[in-house]
Amino acid sequence: MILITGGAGYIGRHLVQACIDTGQSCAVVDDLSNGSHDSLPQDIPFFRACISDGTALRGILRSLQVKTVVHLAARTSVSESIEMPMKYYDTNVNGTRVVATACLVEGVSRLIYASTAAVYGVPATREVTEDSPTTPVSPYGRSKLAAEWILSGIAQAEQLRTISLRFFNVAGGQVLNETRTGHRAAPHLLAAVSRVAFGDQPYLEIFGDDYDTHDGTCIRDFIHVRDLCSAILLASKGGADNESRLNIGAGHGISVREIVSAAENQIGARLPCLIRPRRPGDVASIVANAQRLRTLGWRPQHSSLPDLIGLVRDLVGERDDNYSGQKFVQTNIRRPRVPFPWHNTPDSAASDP
Ligand SMILES: NC(=O)c1ccc[n+]([C@@H]2O[C@H](COP(=O)([O-])OP(=O)(O)OC[C@H]3O[C@@H](n4cnc5c(N)ncnc54)[C@H](O)[C@@H]3O)[C@@H](O)[C@H]2O)c1
Ligand SMILES: O=c1ccn([C@@H]2O[C@H](COP(=O)(O)OP(=O)(O)O[C@H]3O[C@H](CO)[C@@H](O)[C@H](O)[C@H]3O)[C@@H](O)[C@H]2O)c(=O)[nH]1
Repeated sequence: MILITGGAGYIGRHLVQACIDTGQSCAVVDDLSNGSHDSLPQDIPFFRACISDGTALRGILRSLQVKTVVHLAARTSVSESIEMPMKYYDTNVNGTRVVATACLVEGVSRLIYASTAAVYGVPATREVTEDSPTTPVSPYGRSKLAAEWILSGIAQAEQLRTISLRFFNVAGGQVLNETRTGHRAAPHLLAAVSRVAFGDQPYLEIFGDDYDTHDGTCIRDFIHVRDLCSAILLASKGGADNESRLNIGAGHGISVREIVSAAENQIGARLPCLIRPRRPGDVASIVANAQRLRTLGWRPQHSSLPDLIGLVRDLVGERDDNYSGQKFVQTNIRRPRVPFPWHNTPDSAASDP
């Protein structure tokens, strides 16, 4: 039995599905601060609790005889962490300490921790390996790194095996009708691109086009959530027990502009875009060296640019079939105030269209 903390969130609900698909039993604990119980199958044991409540956690671990915990619950936004750092240190550092303590007391064998590429900060090399320096530039990245340190310290001293999986930019499988289902609109790039494609958002804000990259926009390593889940399941079955930290990325960098252009090509229409100032906490470029994960037999199956962008196209198609009949192109015609994506002037970018 695997207990998934934060299992009602974006990655969590995909991981629950991956468990079901592979015959792995699982249960979820989540305080629903950013998740939805409705997105989980009814027969999955669900406990509404905060990870900082050690007594509740211990009771759940004991009653289900849990041997593996996948710890996803966290505050997850780089930009929000700059505005509210304590929220991040409370949940991500103290919450992880409480989860680890409960695991130790209840005899859990393996704790798999959802860490992040944000622990590396501004990389000194094009690709980062697990041994690259960790100099996070946001409270989010620092909080996730501090939690890694707690877990590696425990692993050296106690019976609990811990591994930090450093997820790069997870994409795909977003909730379509976020407002109807009560999901908070995800801030992630691919989610925002999908919203603009559906007409749920009038235009895409591109945060900075003056970075030192080939086209001026940020570069990220996007990994499809299904590929991510297969890596988590590999670790949950002991396939990464000799590692203490692992990069989980596809291993290729894609810029914001390349994502937008590929989405436009797929959909056959322009995405309205506005260039905004750089977003605090963003780094210009970060790409995984995922060689260690590959040597364990993992390969990304769904994380190529066409696959990632195909999602936007497929979702638009799904939306056309199931919802109010709005078509992407019609949506564009109804919102003509930002006619051409890349050519907005500094003046036009200063105010909303
Ligand atoms: N999405 C990404 O691109 C990405 C990349 C790197 C790392 N990660 C990490 O993966 C994990 C999951 O991310 P996500 O994108 O699914 O985020 P999410 O916000 O969709 O999911 C997090 C879940 O944790 C729950 N939660 C938050 N605080 C809690 C608390 N105190 N007690 C119990 N539950 C709580 C929320 O309700 C939510 O359901 C996080 O640890 C995040 O740092 C995500
Ligand atoms: O509407 C948007 C959204 C994003 N971006 C840009 O797209 C890139 C990616 O941003 P986003 O999708 O928000 O992801 P990150 O800020 O890179 O952070 C994600 O990826 C990290 C790992 O790299 C995780 O730790 C975080 O939890 C997760 O939010 C950045 O350059 C953003 O400035 C835009 O230009 N417009």
